[in-house]
Amino acid sequence: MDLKSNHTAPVLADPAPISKSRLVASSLLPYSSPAPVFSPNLLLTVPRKKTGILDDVRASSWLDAMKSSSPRHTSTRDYNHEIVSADTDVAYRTWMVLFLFYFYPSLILIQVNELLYVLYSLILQVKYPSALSSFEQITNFAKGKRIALFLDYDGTLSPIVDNPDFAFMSIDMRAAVAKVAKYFPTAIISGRSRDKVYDFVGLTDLYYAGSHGMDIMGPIRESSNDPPNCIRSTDKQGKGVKLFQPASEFLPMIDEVFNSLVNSTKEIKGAKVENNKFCVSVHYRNVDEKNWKTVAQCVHDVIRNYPRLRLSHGRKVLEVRPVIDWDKGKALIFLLESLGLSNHDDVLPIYVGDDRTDEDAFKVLREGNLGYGILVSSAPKESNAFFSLRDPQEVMEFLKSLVNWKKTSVL
Ligand SMILES: O=P(O)(O)OC[C@H]1O[C@H](O[C@H]2O[C@H](CO)[C@@H](O)[C@H](O)[C@H]2O)[C@H](O)[C@@H](O)[C@@H]1O
Repeated sequence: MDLKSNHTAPVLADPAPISKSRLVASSLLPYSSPAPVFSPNLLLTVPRKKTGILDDVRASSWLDAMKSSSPRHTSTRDYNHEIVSADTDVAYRTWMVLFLFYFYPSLILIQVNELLYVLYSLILQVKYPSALSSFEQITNFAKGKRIALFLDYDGTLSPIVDNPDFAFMSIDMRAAVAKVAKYFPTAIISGRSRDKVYDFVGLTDLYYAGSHGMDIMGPIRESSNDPPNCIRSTDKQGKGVKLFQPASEFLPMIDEVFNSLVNSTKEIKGAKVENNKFCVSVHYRNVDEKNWKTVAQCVHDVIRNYPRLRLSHGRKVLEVRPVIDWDKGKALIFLLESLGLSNHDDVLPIYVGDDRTDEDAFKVLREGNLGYGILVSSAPKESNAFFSLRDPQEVMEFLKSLVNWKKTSVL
């Protein structure tokens, strides 16, 4: 892949709504050459109206997005608690609902939400089959191929918790990631700063991309066709690495915005502003819902003065990031190239993630027929992924299964 060629028109907006027609998963993806997805000129020159901070966007429409990305508690199930417990068993729940309806028809009304949840879960399973139950299908397709693994952090390797500073991964998960990385090239691509996600994961045999892919530390490959602003550096162990920070010129601006946001949200109980180096996260998970509008207003008031910054929505978090043509999908392609794994028919990239920003990577894999996206979710979502896993526990099982398959398979 020619990293220097300019094949794509710079387009930047929050991910486009996903067309339902694209949600029909093909049984197996044929591998074809990836379409080049990034241009050397990452800075977008799109007018302010197209940058994500649309002139007509007011805090109220942000509020809608904040609510839609954070479903309310509506019935016996705590929708507000995004990680639905692992014991949710669709068949069992369906049976329970039918049983209750049969004997207690009056329960129909109060059980409607429950029934909807069951239906949605079934739809989720149909649209994005479990990567565990489809494991054989995945490994059949992977036979004779080199798997490259890309893992999101929050909500994928660690459970979602109230305090972002305490989003630790379990010892078992760390062991599973360490093991899988022995058999397959593995990278973490996170919205966190690279240093922070490295501290959480604490493993050296991986590659790390922080700030939603805007801070990549990857392997050096002599023959690679790197963008000009890609530099040589050393990692914490003193090993030579390649460092790519396409938004480096935004550092002072991000620091300034971080300080302004800390200041403007300091009176909002529960609000937390996190500096992720090339982006800033404003968390409202612990803010009373009646004050979400105030959070949105504060963020809006600060970033309206920065036309080169835009906003995206995550899991009860507003993410402020530079307007550049770079995202987790581009980071994935960059890492494949750095690993010498791009443009090869015998490579199968697998990306596991739970968040909207992971959709950029799922999309790159789906549209380029490159590999599999696996959505981590137990609640219904529109996605460009092919498969799903319900929670980090299932992610761990999947990683362990990959290791066992690799150990036992005769290739
Ligand atoms: O790309 P990721 O690794 O998934 O990072 C995305 C954001 O994750 C973190 O926030 C989320 O997880 C927190 C801890 O569980 C949770 O409290 C928060 O509500 C979630 O939005 C992280 O703190 C952000 O900086 C990342 O951008």
